[in-house]
Amino acid sequence: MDAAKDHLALPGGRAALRPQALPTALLPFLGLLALALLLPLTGNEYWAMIATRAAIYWVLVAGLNLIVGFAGQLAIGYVALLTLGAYTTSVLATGNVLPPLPAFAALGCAAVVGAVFGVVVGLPALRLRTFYFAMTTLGFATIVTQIALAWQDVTGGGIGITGPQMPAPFDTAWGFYYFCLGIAVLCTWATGNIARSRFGRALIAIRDAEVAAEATGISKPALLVSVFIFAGAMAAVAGGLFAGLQTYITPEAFTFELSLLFFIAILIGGRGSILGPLLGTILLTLLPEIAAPLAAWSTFLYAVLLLVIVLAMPGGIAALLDFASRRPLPANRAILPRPAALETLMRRRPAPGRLRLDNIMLAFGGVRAIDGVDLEVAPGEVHGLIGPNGSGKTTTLNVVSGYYQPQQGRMTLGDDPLVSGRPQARAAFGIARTFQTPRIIGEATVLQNVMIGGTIDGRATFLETLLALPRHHRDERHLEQAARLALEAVGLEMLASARADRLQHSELRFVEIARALMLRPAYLLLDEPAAGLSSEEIKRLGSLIQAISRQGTGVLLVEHHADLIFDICDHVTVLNLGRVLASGTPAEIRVHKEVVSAYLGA
Ligand SMILES: Nc1ncnc2c1ncn2[C@@H]1O[C@H](COP(=O)(O)OP(=O)(O)OP(=O)(O)O)[C@@H](O)[C@H]1O
Repeated sequence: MDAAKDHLALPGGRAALRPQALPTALLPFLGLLALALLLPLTGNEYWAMIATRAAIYWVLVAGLNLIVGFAGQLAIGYVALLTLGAYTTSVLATGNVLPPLPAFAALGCAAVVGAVFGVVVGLPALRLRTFYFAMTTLGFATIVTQIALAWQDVTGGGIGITGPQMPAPFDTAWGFYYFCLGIAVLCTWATGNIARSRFGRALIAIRDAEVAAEATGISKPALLVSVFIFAGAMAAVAGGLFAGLQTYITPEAFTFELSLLFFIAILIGGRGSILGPLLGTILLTLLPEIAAPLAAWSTFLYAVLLLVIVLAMPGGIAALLDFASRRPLPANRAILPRPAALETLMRRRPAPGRLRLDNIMLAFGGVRAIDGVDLEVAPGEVHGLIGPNGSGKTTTLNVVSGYYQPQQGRMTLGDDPLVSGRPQARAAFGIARTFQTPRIIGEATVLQNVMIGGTIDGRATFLETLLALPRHHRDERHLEQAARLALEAVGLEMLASARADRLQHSELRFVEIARALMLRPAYLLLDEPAAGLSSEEIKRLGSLIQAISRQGTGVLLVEHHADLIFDICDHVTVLNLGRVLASGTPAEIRVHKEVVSAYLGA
């Protein structure tokens, strides 16, 4: 019953009630699967081996893609986890240490070991900048290979060890191929579920707009650890399968070139895509076979390929296949907010009490950016924060939203103290914000950008999402409906499916407000939202801000457009050189002598 109601609520009325057609995005995957299923008809076991290798590589790349392509973390040395999985499976299956385990049990153990080491390898990403993290993954790859060489009793050292023997019917070339293909299909499905969920969008937000991600309550450590566990387990399973395919493994089988292959498959495939890296993996597995005489040049070929991609098609295969983004957008479009949608979207939150700053001081070196600021915003109030350039307005917003830690003073929301230095904890208090320069994910659609704002409202866990359990579908349905309402409220619903990097600057400002509204904020902090807007757009922005405040949301508005401030604010605080110069109603501030001489002018 609920699902039927949800369908009725979607724009499109009757059409939305028809049975859903197969999403076009699935067609290339089904085409590839059909080809893969038909491959045994060739009867050529050499091709069985190549296709099995491609499937195994994809099992690793599918997980790694979430780390590199989605989260933007440079994990170059992922061959380490392939090595670890290959040796764990082989050692357990041959019984070098314990009584021999069946191949499937050994693979399962490898997955657990891979999950643990996936986190160990990944942990530096939570602290180190990208290139240093890349170096640590490479270092880990070297360590694993050296241990495999040195620990002769267990791994066979340089002589090697036999890979696991698969039971019937997977003990033939084609049987093993189908087994690997099955796991590859499962991985594609599972990573696809993550990609189309709040977790996938949060990963891209961490990559492209980390500060905005924090402001919406996304916890980078928790999210990355979940992904490292999944990708590590998948890479180790790929390692076990790799050992099965090779039948015999030595440390030399796990080269740096292999690590490069995984990494470059994702880059040529395109960031934030699944189809692109899948095609990239197939291409790079086939390349040495097609160009066999060039096998010795493979590192060189990869480097050339990488250069060509970076220079000629930075979006990779995915961008080439993204036909929807090339369709023209309506030329004479206008932003027409419809505040009526706010009523449904904002369903009142419990009244949070006043937002208070008492005697806040923050200095950068010798510069006192704010110096003993007192400020109080009431629920439902539009509070203007104005002052000359460098007077401390943005610093005040950054203190309220948790980015800066004041050296002195106290902040409270109602009776709760607001602890500094944890910006991702502000969303749970219902504090949302926009930025002086819009922090938007250009490669995602407008709708996805807005849905990111509601990430903390989702209830499904990472595992539930991976397996597409019902709570995941419920989350997605609710988030999409809320995001469409938020877009309608700010007047951008017609651009929902457009890529955000195709929008005009003024539209991006409204997208940021829509994203902030997804939190149904108790307090909304707006940093110069009218900058770059036409006078007509500023009027519409003003009405929108007032409509938001009528829902009970307190708005702290930093702005240089004095007309907007005096038109819509209930209260105005003026900063000068980091101190409060004046505070009062717009009428009082307009005629305040010091304010006029320091800021407003004659
Ligand atoms: N991260 C920082 N490091 C050092 N100094 C800073 C930093 N952020 C702000 N400041 C300094 O603090 C003071 C207040 O800056 P802030 O950006 O808060 O002013 P503002 O009122 O928002 O200015 P504008 O209207 O130009 O945005 C300025 O002197 C600025 O140079």
